[in-house]
Amino acid sequence: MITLDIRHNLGSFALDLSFDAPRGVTVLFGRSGAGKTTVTNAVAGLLRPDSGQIRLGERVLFDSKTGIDLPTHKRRIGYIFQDARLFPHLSVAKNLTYGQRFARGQKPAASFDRVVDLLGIGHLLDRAPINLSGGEKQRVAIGRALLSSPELILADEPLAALDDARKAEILPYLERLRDEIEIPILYVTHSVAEVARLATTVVVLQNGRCLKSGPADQVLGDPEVLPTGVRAAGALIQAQVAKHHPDGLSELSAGGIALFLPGHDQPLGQSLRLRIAAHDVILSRSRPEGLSALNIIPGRVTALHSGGGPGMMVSLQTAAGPVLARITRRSAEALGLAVGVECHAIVKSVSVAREDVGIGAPFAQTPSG
Ligand SMILES: Nc1ncnc2c1ncn2[C@@H]1O[C@H](COP(=O)(O)OP(=O)(O)OP(=O)(O)O)[C@@H](O)[C@H]1O
Repeated sequence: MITLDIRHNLGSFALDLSFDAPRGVTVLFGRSGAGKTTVTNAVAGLLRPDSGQIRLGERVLFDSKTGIDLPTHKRRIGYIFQDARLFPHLSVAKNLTYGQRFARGQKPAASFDRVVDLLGIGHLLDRAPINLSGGEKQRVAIGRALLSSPELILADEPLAALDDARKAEILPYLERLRDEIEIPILYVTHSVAEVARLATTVVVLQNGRCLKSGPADQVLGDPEVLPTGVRAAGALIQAQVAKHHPDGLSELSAGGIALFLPGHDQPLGQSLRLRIAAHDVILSRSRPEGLSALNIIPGRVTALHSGGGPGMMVSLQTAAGPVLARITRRSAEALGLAVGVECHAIVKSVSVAREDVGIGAPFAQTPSG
């Protein structure tokens, strides 16, 4: 677990932030200029905060009161950057073992074979980096970081330089890393899709401060804090694969509610997290009949958020979890929506895109920060 509580003044910008990053992926999420890089630089030891403390488990990396400020190479952090930064003259195997040089006798969280298996790079070991695709390079870079026996992985927009197909290739490996390796990951991104797939905990930064932090489903379900704005708003739902139907649909169970999606290859019982975009949700006061949409989720309105425009966001609590719907103010008035009103959220099966469905351990249960 990383515990951070720092203040730092950069002239017109001031950072004043505290959060805990427990096991899993903690995403630092915020607009450009919110302070993400400043935070990661402080964690990495590249920036000395004016005051505060940064701890990794029981180890103090920085403490302004006692004057502790461990140099970067003693912090035991594995880095994953946008570009893989592999050594071009070394094979994949040698790039991987290069990370072990920094382990300094520490027992690695995962063996060489385990890391190779986890990242699916066994067939690449003898290749030179120049003969790898962008996605393969990034998998090797992740392996190298893991094999340096880090106590924390710092991933700074690791997918930002990849096209959508390569991102889709890497995301399942990052999910495995999150669920199978006991190293906390501090992950910086602008992408709501990556947050939805990977985050256990989300820390939303705005102007150097924490606007909200907590379990991914709670933070993504709060339209007031999303730095990406209402267009990208959506709720995270946790479900288990219940059945694969012969017509190509997969049936999921989310808190006892049946949801149908285009077929998934995940085994029965597998935990999935799916993002339902707010603009894909239709609301109805009564349970609709004779409708083509297969997913009808009963719930109760918990909040109505309107900005200056014709649209508004409706938050619902349902047995499947929080659901967000983006509808017009006119529709909300016509439906008589108010806090406490019961209504049904309707979601077309095909509107939940493949990349919006990830595998996932249960979200962190206790809010942090
Ligand atoms: N050395 C510096 N001196 C003065 N201001 C700085 C310095 N470094 C960063 N800043 C300012 O601090 C703010 C936060 O910058 P930071 O790079 O941490 O943001 P970010 O969230 O990482 O942005 P991006 O997503 O674009 O990388 C910005 O307004 C930036 O201009």
